[in-house]
Amino acid sequence: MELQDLYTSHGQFINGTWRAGSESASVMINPATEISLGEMKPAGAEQVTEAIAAAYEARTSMRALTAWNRSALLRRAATFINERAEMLGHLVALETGKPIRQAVGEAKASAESVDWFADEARRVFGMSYESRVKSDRYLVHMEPLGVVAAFVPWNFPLLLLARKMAPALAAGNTLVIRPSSEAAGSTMALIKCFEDAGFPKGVVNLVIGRPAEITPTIMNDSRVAKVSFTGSVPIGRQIVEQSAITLKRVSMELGGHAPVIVHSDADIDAFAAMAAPGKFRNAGQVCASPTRFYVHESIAKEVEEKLITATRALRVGSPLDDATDLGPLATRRRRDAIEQLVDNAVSGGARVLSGGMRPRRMDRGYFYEPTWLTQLQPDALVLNDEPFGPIGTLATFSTLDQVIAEANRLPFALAAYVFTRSLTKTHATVDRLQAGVIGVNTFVAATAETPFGGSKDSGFGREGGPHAIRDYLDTKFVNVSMPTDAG
Ligand SMILES: NC(=O)C1=CN([C@@H]2O[C@H](COP(=O)(O)OP(=O)(O)OC[C@H]3O[C@@H](n4cnc5c(N)ncnc54)[C@H](O)[C@@H]3O)[C@@H](O)[C@H]2O)C=CC1
Ligand SMILES: O=Cc1ccc(S(=O)(=O)O)cc1
Repeated sequence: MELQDLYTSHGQFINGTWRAGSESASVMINPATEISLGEMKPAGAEQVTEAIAAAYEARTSMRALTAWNRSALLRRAATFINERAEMLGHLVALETGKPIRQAVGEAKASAESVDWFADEARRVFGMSYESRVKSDRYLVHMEPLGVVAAFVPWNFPLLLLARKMAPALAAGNTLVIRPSSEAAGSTMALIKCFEDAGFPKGVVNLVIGRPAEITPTIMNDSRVAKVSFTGSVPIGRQIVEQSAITLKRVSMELGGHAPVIVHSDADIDAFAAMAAPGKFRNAGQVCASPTRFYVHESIAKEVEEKLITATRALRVGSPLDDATDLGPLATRRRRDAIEQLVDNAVSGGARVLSGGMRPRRMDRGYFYEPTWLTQLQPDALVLNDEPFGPIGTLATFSTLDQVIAEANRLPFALAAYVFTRSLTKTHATVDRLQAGVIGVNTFVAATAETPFGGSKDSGFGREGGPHAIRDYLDTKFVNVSMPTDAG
């Protein structure tokens, strides 16, 4: 089906049926061309309530499945995602501007995550305790929570959705999903993989539309037991506040502003080769993106030169071109926000080492050059607000105490990175860094099998790995007390 037709006739997947939303249509924009990809009708509050009701009813079908059944269904979904990775990646590239190689990689990583949780579904363990009374047995059962609402952003519309769906379904929950409208087509194509895998109707529901129609309806409904949100800190705060009304469980995967500490003994060539693509992956629109680079003063000049050379080698271009490293920003508001951050820094005296402008040869699309800034004032916005775009900042440090204080200064604590050849320096640094995820000599921050998430304003809860499924389970203690003469 053409993307345009998918938008017009689909958009909502409620109780096993695809249909259009009930609200007036919005235009979907291709961020690389600023041309319409089609029009889509968003969901209204009534459709959201229908989706919640379907998910609530479907708890019964889900309960009828064994852990092995759930595992098999997830495995089939993972297989479909893998088989359709090129198509899924193509949709992500069109809708969000992510370069196609990265977008197909995202689809494959999503398949991996679902596949990993297919195994995990069979490893939901309870416990049995030695009881304090001879005739009693203390049993602890782990049970699904029920209906889970998943709010997913546009920057990794497949992977971040897969990381919520897979553990939620592995644990036996049902879902109401609200993705970002910007990535509606990609999200629908991913949901289709779960439909085709054969999950019972009503287990997976998708509502695409405006937050004002969807979020309050979900948050006020006591049938929704849990909400898992990925997005900005301000919206995360709102959702946590709203969760109090019906006392929902909450997982929050919010923003970051990751420090990168480059010690004096780091392998400078290896660092520069990793840092340019690492910083500008998905044009910097990654919550774990390395953003604040602190380089030991003894190697600062060499690092700066090599970093700028590696950055100049990156290709800015069409997301559909295999050779592209940086596509456009996903939305006009993101590009405008990046321009404001750079203007603010420069007006405070910052020096632009590379980029700092829209590419001259592109007259359409939300493109922005990969940008390095240095000599920033401490109050520059880019050093304090999550940049979420193609900007890296460079500063020097002389002592570990100084750089740790700077790294931990912000309210975020999601990712951090350290570059050194010394195990002593590694331990001395990682022990003091406030971050949920730390990469040492690497920018790989997340895999299917490891826990990902933050603390402080970056949120709570973990996605990936065995920790993730616990966030979707409830604990039930059963004391089985049998009369001593029971047969
Ligand atoms: N942690 C992450 O992976 C992400 C973080 N962000 C942060 O958000 C900032 C701005 O992104 P924007 O999309 O322009 O802004 P935003 O704050 O309006 O939206 C962020 C995400 O939350 C969703 N959202 C907004 N209001 C919502 C609500 N009431 N209920 C449920 N979902 C809601 C949006 O659809 C989007 O996916 C970025 O600079 C970045 O700091 C954005 C996307 C992903
Ligand atoms: O935005 C959050 C985010 C996106 C991608 C990844 S990774 O590709 O698994 O590194 C991690 C976090």
